[in-house]
Amino acid sequence: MAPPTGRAAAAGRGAAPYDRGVRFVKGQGTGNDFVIVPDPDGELELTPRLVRALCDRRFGIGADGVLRVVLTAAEPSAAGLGNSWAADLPDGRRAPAESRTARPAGAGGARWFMDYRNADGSIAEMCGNGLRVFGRYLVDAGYERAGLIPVATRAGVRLADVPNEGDVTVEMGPPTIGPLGAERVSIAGRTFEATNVSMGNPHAVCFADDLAEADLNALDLTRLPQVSPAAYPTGANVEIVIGAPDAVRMRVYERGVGETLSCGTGACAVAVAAATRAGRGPGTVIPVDVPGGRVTVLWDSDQVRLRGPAVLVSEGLLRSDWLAAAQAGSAEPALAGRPT
Ligand SMILES: N[C@@H](CCC[C@H](N)C(=O)O)C(=O)O
Repeated sequence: MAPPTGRAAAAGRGAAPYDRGVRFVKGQGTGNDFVIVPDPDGELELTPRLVRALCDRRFGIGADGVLRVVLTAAEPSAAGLGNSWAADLPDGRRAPAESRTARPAGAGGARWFMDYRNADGSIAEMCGNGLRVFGRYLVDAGYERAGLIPVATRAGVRLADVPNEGDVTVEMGPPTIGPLGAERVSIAGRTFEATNVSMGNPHAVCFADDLAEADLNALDLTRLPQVSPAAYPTGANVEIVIGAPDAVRMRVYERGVGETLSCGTGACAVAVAAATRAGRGPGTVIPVDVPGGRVTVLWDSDQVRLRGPAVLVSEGLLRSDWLAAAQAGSAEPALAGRPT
């Protein structure tokens, strides 16, 4: 897969908008799927409206989220994330001195920023499945060699361990776990006890000990679960879990998306909550079954790591006329009138 160059791939901000179209790649990790938009030089204006149009499964490409691939040096919003910028851009230009900051201990400098967006156009701090797919894209597109790749995210710099082929392992940061079962979540008329876990983004982990697997499968997750606004001022990803730490199974309703086949941060939140509940701590390996397959969570003393598949499915060109319609809000007639 040849790396598309920024200006050849997308006309720049202020130029005739997208007059040559925009390259995209479609990828998935355990069925959590993404439109990957390579934008190394930060030229693409990725509005919430464009994100919604891209993620629309009938009027667009269809995905749970968008991953914009941008150099940290070219992305103003990556400032202050604790990166050390790579000093060089691919064409040899130097990043501005003011954007180079202290190197975080052990993390290394991140050349790339993962600009993750939920399907509804909202911004989230972190996406675990997305980070694996992002790492796979960097290697397969020839932007990075296989091995350890630091990636800047809104939750901080994370190392992705990307082999030439096969599963990808990503750092997910340290978890923050609230008191077990201290929250309440309402799902389709039922109330569940939940544990508040942050993996950089917020999770309400509900252990449903009284549910059999068939009951879990039958649970109606078509409507937004209700969480406490005090505990979750920006909303929450909600996981419903059965099983013990050695065999955990979950479904998830993702903030900004709806039910998905998998959530990497959610699997990590579930794993650390399940281990804590069973009296275990760091040093635990927890396989987590999601509707889209299985991921493995490795909880070390200072870090949670997530291992699982990351697959690039297809690539193509978003047409300039479709992009113009998407930016104008007329690419999704069924959604016309939604706020931009
Ligand atoms: N699917 C992701 C999580 C994406 C962000 C989430 N919806 C949020 O708003 O926090 C994952 O794999 O972690």
